[in-house]
Amino acid sequence: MIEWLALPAIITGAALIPKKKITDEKKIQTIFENRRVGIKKDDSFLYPKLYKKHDNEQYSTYLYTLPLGIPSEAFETIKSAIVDGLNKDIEIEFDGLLKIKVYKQKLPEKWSYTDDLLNEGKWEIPIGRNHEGILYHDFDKYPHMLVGGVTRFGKTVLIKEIFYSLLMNQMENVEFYILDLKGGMEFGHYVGIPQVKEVSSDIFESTELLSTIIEDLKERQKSMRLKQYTNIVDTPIQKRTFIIVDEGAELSPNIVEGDSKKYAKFCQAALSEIARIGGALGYRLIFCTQYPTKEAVPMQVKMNIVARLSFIAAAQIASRVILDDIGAEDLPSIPGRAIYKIEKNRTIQVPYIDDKYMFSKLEGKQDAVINAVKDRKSTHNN
Ligand SMILES: Nc1ncnc2c1ncn2[C@@H]1O[C@H](COP(=O)(O)OP(=O)(O)OP(=O)(O)O)[C@@H](O)[C@H]1O
Repeated sequence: MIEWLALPAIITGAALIPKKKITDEKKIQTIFENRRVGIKKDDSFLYPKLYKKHDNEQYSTYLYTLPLGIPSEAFETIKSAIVDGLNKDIEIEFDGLLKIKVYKQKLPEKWSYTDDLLNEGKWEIPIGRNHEGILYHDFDKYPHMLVGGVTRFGKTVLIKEIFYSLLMNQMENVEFYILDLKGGMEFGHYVGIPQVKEVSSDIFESTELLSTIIEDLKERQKSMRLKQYTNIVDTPIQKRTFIIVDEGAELSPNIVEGDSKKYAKFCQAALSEIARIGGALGYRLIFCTQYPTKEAVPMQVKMNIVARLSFIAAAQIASRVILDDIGAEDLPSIPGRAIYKIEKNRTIQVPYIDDKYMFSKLEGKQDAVINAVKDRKSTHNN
């Protein structure tokens, strides 16, 4: 009888024993093993070996030594498995050792733009927040930017955020040409802003707009050559001309039909010229596309753009076109989440801005915005 009574007590007792929590270290090791990230040697498998672990307030760093012969790409392919397994944000780097940073807090899914982010007089704009803080992109250091990612994940918001920051930071010196190839739907109403020189809404208007820019570019090239200027950033010339293209694929001769093909060829050649020599002359190209293919992003444009940003990509191949790297296909499906690449990939959350915020601020500064153009200094064209 006593035994019968003891049995449920043992079961209840077992249920009360707390389950041992699996550590992140153990989870990562299990993922290496389950995904076979290792090297087969004789009858066994050699996996990355934990060499050191550091902890600080924001993240833990795990350093692994690798058996010779594991390609670094192997870890990019299991990054999403580690993120899901740990349910935490991570970064992977190679620096002789494999370095996995596991963050204690997740990136916010949304953060709103405020004017505190402005940097008056500078060509820097807030590009996003990562675990280390707010990152700024400096258009005088990296003049052009290539942006990709599937539709509805934040390209338009990013363009607006860049536009607004530049306008507010450099009212007197900035000018914009916008190729809004989605029929002028998003940026058509920006033409009222005096710093916006022109908005084109189809391939024909874009051809005209780009031929004006190319003529102007040749003039600037001549005048800078006469003065023996090699790069605008080292001269007293303050003016910068931004050319924003959304959606770049609409200018691809392989995508458009009939007569439009010859216009598309011209537009792609003009954009290539701007990317190739425009940077030193003060032109800044922001080329956006949701169809990152070789046809949509001309080789010369891509090769001359160091700064890349990709929202979630449809496939590895699309990520490679934008970033020259895989990874954007595995981003979580959070609007505004992106990989920003200058030399290395950084996962960021782009600040959120909407027309209501932008236009109410612009209205508040209406006089300053208008007068900034009227008062443009002779240093513009020098
Ligand atoms: N940085 C962001 N933070 C939070 N939410 C965002 C962010 N960017 C975009 N979103 C959300 O995603 C929606 C779609 O964004 P957006 O219009 O910029 O996408 P898109 O990629 O330009 O799409 P399309 O190609 O259709 O124009 C926005 O209306 C907003 O709700």
